[in-house]
Amino acid sequence: MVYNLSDTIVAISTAKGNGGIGIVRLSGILSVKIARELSEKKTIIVGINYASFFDANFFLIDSGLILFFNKPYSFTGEDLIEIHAHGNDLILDSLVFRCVDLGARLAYNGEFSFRAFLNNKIDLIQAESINSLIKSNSLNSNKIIFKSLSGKFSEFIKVVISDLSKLKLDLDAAIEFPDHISFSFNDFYYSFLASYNNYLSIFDKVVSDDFLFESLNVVILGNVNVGKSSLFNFLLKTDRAIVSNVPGTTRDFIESNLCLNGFNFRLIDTAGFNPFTEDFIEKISIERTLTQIRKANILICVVDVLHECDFLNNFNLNKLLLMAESKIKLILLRNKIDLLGVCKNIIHHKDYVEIFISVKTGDGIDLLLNELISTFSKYTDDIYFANKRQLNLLLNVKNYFSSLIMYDDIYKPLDFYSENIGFIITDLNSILGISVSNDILVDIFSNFCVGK
Ligand SMILES: Nc1nc2c(c(=O)[nH]1)N(C=O)[C@@H](CNc1ccc(C(=O)N[C@@H](CCC(=O)O)C(=O)O)cc1)CN2
Ligand SMILES: Nc1nc2c(ncn2[C@@H]2O[C@H](COP(=O)(O)OP(=O)(O)OP(=O)(O)O)[C@@H](O)[C@H]2O)c(=O)[nH]1
Ligand SMILES: [Mg+2]
Repeated sequence: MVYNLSDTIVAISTAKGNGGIGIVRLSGILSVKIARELSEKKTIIVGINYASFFDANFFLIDSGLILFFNKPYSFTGEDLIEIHAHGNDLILDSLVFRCVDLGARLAYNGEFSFRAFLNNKIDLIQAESINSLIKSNSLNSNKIIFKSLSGKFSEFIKVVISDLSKLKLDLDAAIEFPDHISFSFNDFYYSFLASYNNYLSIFDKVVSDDFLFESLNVVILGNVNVGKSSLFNFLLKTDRAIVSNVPGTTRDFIESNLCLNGFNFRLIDTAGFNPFTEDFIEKISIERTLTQIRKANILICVVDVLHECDFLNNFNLNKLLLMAESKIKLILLRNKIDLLGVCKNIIHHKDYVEIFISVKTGDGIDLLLNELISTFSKYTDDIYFANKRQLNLLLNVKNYFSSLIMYDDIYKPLDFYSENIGFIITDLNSILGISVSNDILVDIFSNFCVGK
């Protein structure tokens, strides 16, 4: 792919489909001229212009707003025009067609951000975080992404680069002119350690952005007729799953997304267990339920307070924990307390949480919701997301640091320090996009949306 950066580019920047408004963006030297010809206006002022938009045959395409951001005070750092029309694909396509007619070319994916990056409006961390923000599906993740988008994460990295660059300068001078420069190895090493500790304080807060887009799997299981599907429907506020007093109503698992306080869960209702069954279909259902259990992050085991012995006999809790084979949260839900007349309650045990509720009356549901949300509590605001590219580089840096720290003998040749500090600086710069090859940059930006 060839990016000719002197071209004026055009793209639809809003999502496809019908919407209140739709935006076409132009960036580059011809933007204003194209906007003038498209609107038949003599002048386009910096800021907001009200205009009509015409095609080559003077046919009215639409009317709306033209926003002009003059170079270098724009998102891309170039002359930038936004055409705000009505949100209709036919209108937006016609506008793009007309802009191409007037000299623009279609933008590649992410080319607006690429230009912003090349014009030093944003660094690579910020550019990548715009992409994460667009793809994010939780408000809590957004809060964390904003720290990268605002440049706060980049700032930390820049401080480490700057400290190490100074150290390397002193070091290189001492290597080159050993007789002329007074150099204290102890002072150097002290500063180097301080830099390492500063780096670790950021590194320890970095979390893979894998989990950003993921939701926790919550599997609801238990014997037949205990109220699993009733709970599923109650949490989703729909009648998605069939509920009846016939044991074995749910034969296959049903899943749906659930968002609580900005956290995402994948809720899975399963077929009830009846381990003594000879019914062929029921046996298949059990197999399917077992597969779901293995994927669970949270297991809600529902028992009917009137018949709880059945469940505890069939499936003891330890067996469930073993089956899941990973760190999962286990919730023992004692349902139908309305039938016994007992109060809602929560008991925290060592390996599981026990909650007394009634799905029928809604009593105790709040306890369950809080318990689900609290699973996320270890993901505080005090973290940073890093994508695979950034994580690999951050790990490299940590390894270079430790190769200089871990040796028994800290009095290694000065070149060894200089060389490795050089590697660290290179990789930290790469995280910000400094001295990254064009091929790699194109690869990164081509994963962005068109119009971004
Ligand atoms: N209409 C519109 N809304 C949008 C965007 C956009 O490009 N257009 N954005 C696109 O992502 C986001 C906002 N980000 C933006 C970042 C910088 C500039 C900008 O013009 N910066 C100039 C001027 C700053 C100033 O006047 O203070 C600059 O940095 O020089 C615009 C939008 C979200 N909303
Ligand atoms: N009294 C009372 N009845 C409930 C409660 N929760 C569910 N039920 C009833 O229990 C019966 C079974 O509910 P379901 O939600 O279909 O149970 P299930 O666990 O999905 O059953 P299977 O799909 O057969 O495994 C229905 O008649 C529900 O109305 C509750 O808290 N109290
Ligand atoms: Mg059911």
